[in-house]
Amino acid sequence: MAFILLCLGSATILVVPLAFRDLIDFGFGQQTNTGKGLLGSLSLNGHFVALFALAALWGLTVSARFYTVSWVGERVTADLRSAVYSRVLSQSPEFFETLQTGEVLSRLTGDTTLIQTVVGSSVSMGLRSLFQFLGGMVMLAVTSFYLFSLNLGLLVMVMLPIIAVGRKVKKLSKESQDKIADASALAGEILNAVPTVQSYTQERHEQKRFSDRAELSFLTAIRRTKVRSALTALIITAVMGAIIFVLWVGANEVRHGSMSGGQLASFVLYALLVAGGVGTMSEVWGDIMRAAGATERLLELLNAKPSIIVASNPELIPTPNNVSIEFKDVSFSYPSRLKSQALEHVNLEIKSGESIALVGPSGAGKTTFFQLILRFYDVTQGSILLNGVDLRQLSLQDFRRYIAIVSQDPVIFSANAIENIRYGRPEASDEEVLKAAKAAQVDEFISRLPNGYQTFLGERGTRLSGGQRQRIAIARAILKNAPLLLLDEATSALDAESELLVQEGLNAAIKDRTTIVIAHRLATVQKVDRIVVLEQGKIVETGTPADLLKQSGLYARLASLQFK
Ligand SMILES: Nc1ncnc2c1ncn2[C@@H]1O[C@H](COP(=O)(O)OP(=O)(O)OP(=O)(O)O)[C@@H](O)[C@H]1O
Repeated sequence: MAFILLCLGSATILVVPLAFRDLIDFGFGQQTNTGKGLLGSLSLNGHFVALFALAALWGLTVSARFYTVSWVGERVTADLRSAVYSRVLSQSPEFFETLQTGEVLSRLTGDTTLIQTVVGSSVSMGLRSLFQFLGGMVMLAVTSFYLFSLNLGLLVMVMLPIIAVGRKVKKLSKESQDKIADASALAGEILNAVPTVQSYTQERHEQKRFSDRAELSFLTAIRRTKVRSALTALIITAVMGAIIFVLWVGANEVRHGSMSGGQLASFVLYALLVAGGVGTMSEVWGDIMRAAGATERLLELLNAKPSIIVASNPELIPTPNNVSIEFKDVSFSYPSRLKSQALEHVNLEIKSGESIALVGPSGAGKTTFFQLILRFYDVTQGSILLNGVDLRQLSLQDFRRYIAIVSQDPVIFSANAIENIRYGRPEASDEEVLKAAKAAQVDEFISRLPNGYQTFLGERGTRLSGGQRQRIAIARAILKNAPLLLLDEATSALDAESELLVQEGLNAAIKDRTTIVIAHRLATVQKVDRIVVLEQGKIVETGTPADLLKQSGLYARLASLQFK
């Protein structure tokens, strides 16, 4: 529809010079009432009415075109944003190790807006100008072929530099968007850490780092603008020069009687249309090149391949109500640190319903264990089996539904308490949510919040204490009611008394389900079936707490430090 309206509008504007020619030559010139011209023998008033009708038609088509084209622009941007966002959401944690969230945000907002400008206005302006240019050229040729050929030669000379400069603008534009994204990435990180910045009184330093980056993006933008403004000067002078030259030749033709005044007038109008067309096209060309730079950056995100490759024909999980896990000779190195192994030849079988504790020094590879069970990363060697099936043969969505995790650093969303807990199972009823909250001892502090469960917890749960955040995360995991429960130092931020109470709540959840607990405080894991001791990525001991004490190895050493 936009395209049809565009053609209609352009056709209307191309008729205007003809109407002018007739107005001059037949409306009040020497050939009045000879019946010639486009509209025959119209009176002078009739000619003006015809002109006005053209203007009104033009206005209508322009407004309708503006609407349709803007619609397309907005649609494209919204779709593009969603597509890029959903692509980013499906990336594994490895992707976010290198790309900062601020940068993704900058691409989602800044780059898509640039594309919106182009699709929603520049392209239509460009097409309109192209039509105006082509139509104008044809009409120029019809009006006076001699003057037209003179003009054509001059125009070709103008077009060449425009194309060359356009390329340069594209390159500079990508650079400038990159610089803006750099600044956003920095701001994104720092705004999340304002209290740390302030406590180390680094405000000035951070301010300078940001303004340096902003300055750099300014300088790149100015370099791009310089190139574009030079281009504008070149075009205006060249195009106007060409028109004045042709006008001069034409005026001499009229004086010698080989052309009528009306013809010259329409010729000049067409020449102006053509010139205007060229001018706009050059600007649009610059915009398109800018957007091409932005598109390249968005495509990088859209084409990002997830490092976790999902089986095309995933197997179904056998007996999903009980989950057993088996590590078979698993070795693993983080992609960013291929030289050191985070886990080395790990063999471990965790039976359905069994509770296991992972203990060991900091950096031993305990959290890595969880990351691999969730398949955030693929093992480098060996395999992990869930109910006897290799994780790589299962659908990610499918098996992650059977895992509930409380991570070391629990995430609270900017919503109220009840919604935060419900995140574990969105379809859960209010009663179920409250039951989980009670088990995790959330109840105890929620009642003291101003609006109870409806209290807004602030972005990232800034309005809660560390221990309160942990309890919300535990309630969320309990609510999920998954057959495999992973607890990564889930109660580390609690005082002894609350920890005991939360442990009781957890014990109910742990009963009947497979559980793996990571804990530094050995007192919290005395009730598990088996303790697995990790040291530098290797399993060094396994057994019941009592067995391990007898072995006088790493566990016994840690225990004597903690208990005596
Ligand atoms: N994303 C990552 N990229 C590269 N190396 C990593 C990454 N995450 C962790 N590591 C490294 O892997 C090793 C094991 O880390 P892991 O987080 O599993 O330790 P942990 O036993 O859970 O320690 P803690 O008790 O301190 O939480 C560490 O040496 C750590 O530096």
